[in-house]
Amino acid sequence: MRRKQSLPMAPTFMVSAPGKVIVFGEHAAVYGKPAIAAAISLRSYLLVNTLSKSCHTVTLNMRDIGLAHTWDIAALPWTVFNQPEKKKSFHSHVTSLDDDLLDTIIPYAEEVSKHLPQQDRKIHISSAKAFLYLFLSLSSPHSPAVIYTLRSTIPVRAGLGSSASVCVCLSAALLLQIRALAGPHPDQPPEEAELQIERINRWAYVGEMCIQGNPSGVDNTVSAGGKAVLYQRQRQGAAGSSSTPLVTPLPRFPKLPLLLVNTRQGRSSLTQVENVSVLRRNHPKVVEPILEGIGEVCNSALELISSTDFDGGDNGSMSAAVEHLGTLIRINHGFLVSLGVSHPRLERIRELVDYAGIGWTKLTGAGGGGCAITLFRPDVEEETIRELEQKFEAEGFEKYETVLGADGVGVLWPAVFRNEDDDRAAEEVDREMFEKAEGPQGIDRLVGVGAQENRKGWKFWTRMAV
Ligand SMILES: Nc1ncnc2c1ncn2[C@@H]1O[C@H](COP(=O)(O)OP(=O)(O)OP(=O)(O)O)[C@@H](O)[C@H]1O
Ligand SMILES: C[C@@](O)(CCO)CC(=O)[O-]
Repeated sequence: MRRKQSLPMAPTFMVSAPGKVIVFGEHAAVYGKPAIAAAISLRSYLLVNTLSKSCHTVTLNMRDIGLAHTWDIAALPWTVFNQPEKKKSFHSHVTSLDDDLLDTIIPYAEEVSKHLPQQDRKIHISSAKAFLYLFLSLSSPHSPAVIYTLRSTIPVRAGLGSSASVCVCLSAALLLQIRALAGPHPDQPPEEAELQIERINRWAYVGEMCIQGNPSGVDNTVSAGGKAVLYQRQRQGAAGSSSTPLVTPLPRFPKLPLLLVNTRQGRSSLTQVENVSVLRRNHPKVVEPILEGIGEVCNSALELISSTDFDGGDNGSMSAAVEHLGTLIRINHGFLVSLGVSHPRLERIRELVDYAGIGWTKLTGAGGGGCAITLFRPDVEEETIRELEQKFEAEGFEKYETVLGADGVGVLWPAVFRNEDDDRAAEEVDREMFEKAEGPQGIDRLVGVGAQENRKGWKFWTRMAV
């Protein structure tokens, strides 16, 4: 006779975090220049199933990339992570990875997906590394057995912040499990919500360092807090410690028609950032002014956004402002081309838009493939846009419908949906259904934030407006 399965100890819950679009300032952001970025409606979702006390394993199930691995919790290198001089608390501010800790987890991360070719395994190993570093930092050998199941509607390695949204989800879930977060709830004071976002963001940055090497922190910051922000990494402090980045929410960020097109040319952000670093080292006098120039583009855009009413201004001034913003997009792309981070497929997107004469295009994210954004002129006919989209489709590009300025990290606790008019009709998120949901539409339909108007339950921490 089969044994009855034990009941879960804690309620199943889910967290979610958005991807992002960098509107101005990628790459230069790594060197302390300002960047403007906005959260998008594509998101990652992490389901957390706690198992009974008789289980002693932790499972990482990242279905979109085909990673599924289970570790025995007791066999993980807790003694190294828990040494007094290494041990971090959940409120520590970790700004660099500890080489000893990294070396310790590498063999455990390398246990995953041994059957796969090296290139595919690399992606799995980097996700496993981020997970293990966070799990060993924030949990304990006595943590309950858990299955973490991740699904995402964000294309991987396309410049839309997929890694950051995964890291924000992992950080939020682990902090919730150790009860290190308050809320989110609707009447939470903004200062308290900000503190929770920052706590999640700091640990997400640790995960990002495992995947990206030397990230500026802009991606995880936008993913954690949502909406649109101006982000600036601060210079290293005297003792080598980096100070807290400047993060300014941009509530006036205009809701302009932006087209997001994917080259479907995957690449690693880590490599792109390393390439720029080598270029800067070899040609400091040439590259430094380019990075400065990108920073100035961002400052100019900020000035424009702060002084223009894009939603309610008269037609003439609106048109001039869009033209100004478009020019800045074109200049920013030119700088990125000179840093060597474009790609022939990105140039093809720009070429098609330029030929049609209907807007301005730049790559977004780390480049080398990935996505481009296009801002359309205000007077462009729908028909012309449709024709352009058909050309994109014919040439194998992929277009995304997305909204800029989405919510940041959110929680569904417990992972149960209720219908607006009938509280009794509660529906628990089923792990198997979640795992098997077909593509982004299937994921959105099943658990999507705001995808079903009558579905309630998701709650978000909201950044303080300034
Ligand atoms: N759905 C996912 N499931 C598991 N791991 C993921 C997923 N999406 C991203 N990752 C992790 O993030 C890595 C991709 O990060 P990368 O920085 O190269 O791309 P990106 O975050 O999409 O782009 P960018 O940083 O330019 O915005 C993958 O190698 C993988 O480790
Ligand atoms: C290329 C980069 O500027 C943006 C990647 O989305 C890297 C970073 O800021 O960490």
